[in-house]
Amino acid sequence: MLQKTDWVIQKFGGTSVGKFPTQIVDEIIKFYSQVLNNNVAVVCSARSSYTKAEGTTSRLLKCCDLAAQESEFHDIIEIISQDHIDNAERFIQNPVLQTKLIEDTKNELNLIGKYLEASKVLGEVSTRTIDLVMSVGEKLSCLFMTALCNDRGIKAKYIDLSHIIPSDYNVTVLDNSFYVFLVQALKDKLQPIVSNNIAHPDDKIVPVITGFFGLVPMGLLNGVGRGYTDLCAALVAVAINADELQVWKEVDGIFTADPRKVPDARLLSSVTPEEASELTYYGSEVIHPFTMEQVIRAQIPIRIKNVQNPKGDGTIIYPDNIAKRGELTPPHPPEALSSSFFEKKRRGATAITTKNDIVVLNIHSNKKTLSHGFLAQIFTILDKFKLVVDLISTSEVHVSMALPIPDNDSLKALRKAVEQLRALGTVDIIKKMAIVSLVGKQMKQFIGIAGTMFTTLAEQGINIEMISQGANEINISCVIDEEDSIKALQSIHAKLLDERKQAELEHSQSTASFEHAVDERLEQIKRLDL
Ligand SMILES: Nc1ncnc2c1ncn2[C@@H]1O[C@H](COP(=O)(O)OP(=O)(O)O)[C@@H](O)[C@H]1O
Ligand SMILES: N[C@@H](CC(=O)OP(=O)(O)O)C(=O)O
Repeated sequence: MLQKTDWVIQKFGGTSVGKFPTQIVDEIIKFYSQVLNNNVAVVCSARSSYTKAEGTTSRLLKCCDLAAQESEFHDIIEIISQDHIDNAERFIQNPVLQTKLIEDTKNELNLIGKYLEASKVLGEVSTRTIDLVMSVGEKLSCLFMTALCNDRGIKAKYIDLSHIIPSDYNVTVLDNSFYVFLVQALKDKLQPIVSNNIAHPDDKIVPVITGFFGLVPMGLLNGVGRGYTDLCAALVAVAINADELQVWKEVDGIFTADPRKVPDARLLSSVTPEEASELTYYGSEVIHPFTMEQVIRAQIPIRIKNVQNPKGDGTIIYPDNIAKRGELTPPHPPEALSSSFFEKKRRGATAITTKNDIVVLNIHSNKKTLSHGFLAQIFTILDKFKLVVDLISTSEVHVSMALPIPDNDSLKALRKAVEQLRALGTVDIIKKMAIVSLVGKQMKQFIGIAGTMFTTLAEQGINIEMISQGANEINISCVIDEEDSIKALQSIHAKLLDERKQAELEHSQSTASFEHAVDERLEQIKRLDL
């Protein structure tokens, strides 16, 4: 059994740091470190005052784009600078801490200004420069959160991970050996604080760690993509042997559907890592899908919690058949004896999600028989233009694929790919589509659930363009018109996930059948002619 260490890792996203910094410090970090007496490590992403799309990371990436086009980028750096200075002046009371924070902020931004100036001259921004520039978002955010903690009575220390990977470290894929290497490097980096907290339990330090673990050889965006701070926090949790990884968001946890779109959505107390990955991949961006593997292997549960409702239980992401740290056996009794098993089995699906901005690509081979390598040729072309396929269904001479095309760049790439795909056969594309995915670990044991899903869509008059069952059997997906996506989400949710409505339906069905039985019996009695 793995022993508890009393370490809790708390990851805060960019919009939470932007909107609720004092609540994070006073109601969350202070509560766990001073009231519950946990060892707390904080991992933050780059600040966003309003939305992630207008946040610091997006602005820094815009600077890289401009420099690559040999265009002016200093105005954007100035906006980032002013935003962070205003923020420091607004929240940091202690003048010494405030002055130091503003000075550090300006120095970091000056430095990347110089890197970008050099790139602009060359007309090319290397992946290494992009990483260097992007890392500043997390640096500024963590410099601020460290100052805010110290300003409000928490002893905090800023930890910069932007150079945790040595420049001569060479990998082409971020595989397990890379993560083993990184976890060891994080252990070494955090060891002084861990030792300090053991030696001085009454004078603990809270490390505030940049949620950026560059500089990755192929670039963090290529290797992990946006949202990399979840993975960074997970690796810190493994390195420090944490009891729990907490991912703090602006939502109470994982719901049966996006609560903004389905008002009746229910908060789930637990989901499995596979379910969480599928939900994120198909449109419910609750946690980066790479986060789960390393933490779960180390038997660390992940808890999604709400910064605006810290007392809520949130949602635990953990397998239902592996013991957590500090537990000898899995938490649930053997499935066959568990009453919740029957309930879950009856429910079948765990959650539903939709993903917009989908394009369906149909390719009909021009050969009479399927030519050798037809699929390989298609994927080589798609790969060349960095196009990802979310769903695929094939027959002998026909391939249908659903591709996420969220912006102009991917649309341009799609057009170029289609030109080349035409050499293989007739190609047609259908735009403005959405993927609807029903996710649930119990679904593979539940016959008829797909039938109910598609019947519900038919009842609503929604046309299904393509159907696919995920290879891992925990996902049933279909592609429909984007304009029908909310209607689809709400109607399938009501049929398959809304326990209250299901109970009402079952009750009315059982009442109806009872009434029917009584009527029939009365008829029989009448016919008896007593
Ligand atoms: N099944 C789901 N459960 C919870 N949130 C969901 C779900 N599907 C989509 N969402 C949306 O994901 C968002 C994630 O929360 P938020 O903290 O705002 O994101 P971020 O960390 O990117 O700032 C919420 O706005 C929520 O509406
Ligand atoms: N700042 C990065 C990394 C990240 O994880 O952000 P967030 O935790 O706010 O989703 C991004 O925007 O991609």
